[in-house]
Amino acid sequence: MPLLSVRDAGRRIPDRWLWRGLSFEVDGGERVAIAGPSGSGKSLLLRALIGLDDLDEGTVSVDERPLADWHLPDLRMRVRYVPQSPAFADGTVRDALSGARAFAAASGAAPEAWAVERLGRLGRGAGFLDARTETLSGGEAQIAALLRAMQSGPHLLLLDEPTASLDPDATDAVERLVSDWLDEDGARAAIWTSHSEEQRARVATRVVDLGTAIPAPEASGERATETAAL
Ligand SMILES: Nc1ncnc2c1ncn2[C@@H]1O[C@H](COP(=O)(O)OP(=O)(O)OP(=O)(O)O)[C@@H](O)[C@H]1O
Repeated sequence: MPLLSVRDAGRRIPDRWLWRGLSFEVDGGERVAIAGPSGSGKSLLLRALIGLDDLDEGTVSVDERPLADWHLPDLRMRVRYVPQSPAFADGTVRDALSGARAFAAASGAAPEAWAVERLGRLGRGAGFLDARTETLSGGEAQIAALLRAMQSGPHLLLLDEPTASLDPDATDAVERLVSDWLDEDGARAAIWTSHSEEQRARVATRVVDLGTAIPAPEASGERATETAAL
């Protein structure tokens, strides 16, 4: 059973369709990238995959169950979205991670030591947990949001340009962290958006390309393409 199924999905904005006829599946163990130029609707697609944004056509199912049939907290435990510019409630990074743990208590999410160990791999000390979230740089906020998402115990991570604000070393560390997270459990999968073809080749074995899926305003025949293995 696929973890995620997208069938004949279409999304339009007032003046045009961004993409139509988009269909793909993601199984446990898969690493998928979403490609496409700025404004092609990569973020809107990721948001639609977890019901934060609507489709104009088509369906998204998780575990073969349409999103509309999911109890939202259960869906959030199964699939987590890490936005490009994450937001946090007031408090410290520790508070943000504790919230994720409380949210996912039923899944037996990991204790603080888990976060400290991962922070070490990202070149950060335990002191990072004491930082106020409103003082984080863009890259630090992405790190905190990634850990928060991982810690809530999902099977599918939706990563929206998760290294966009990070330097090359930190980018490398985040790529390895996600890869290790996937290796730890073959049922897990990740979908990345990235503008970098090199990064897509590093982090994914399959690419869904929205760049070829921007129809003329009233056209309906064009289709998003999925490239085969990289
Ligand atoms: N709620 C909305 N209503 C109308 N238009 C929207 C809405 N949200 C986004 N858009 C538009 O939809 C298009 C796709 O936006 P999106 O952020 O998904 O693109 P993207 O491919 O992720 O871009 P980037 O690579 O720059 O992050 C853009 O033209 C954006 O202005």
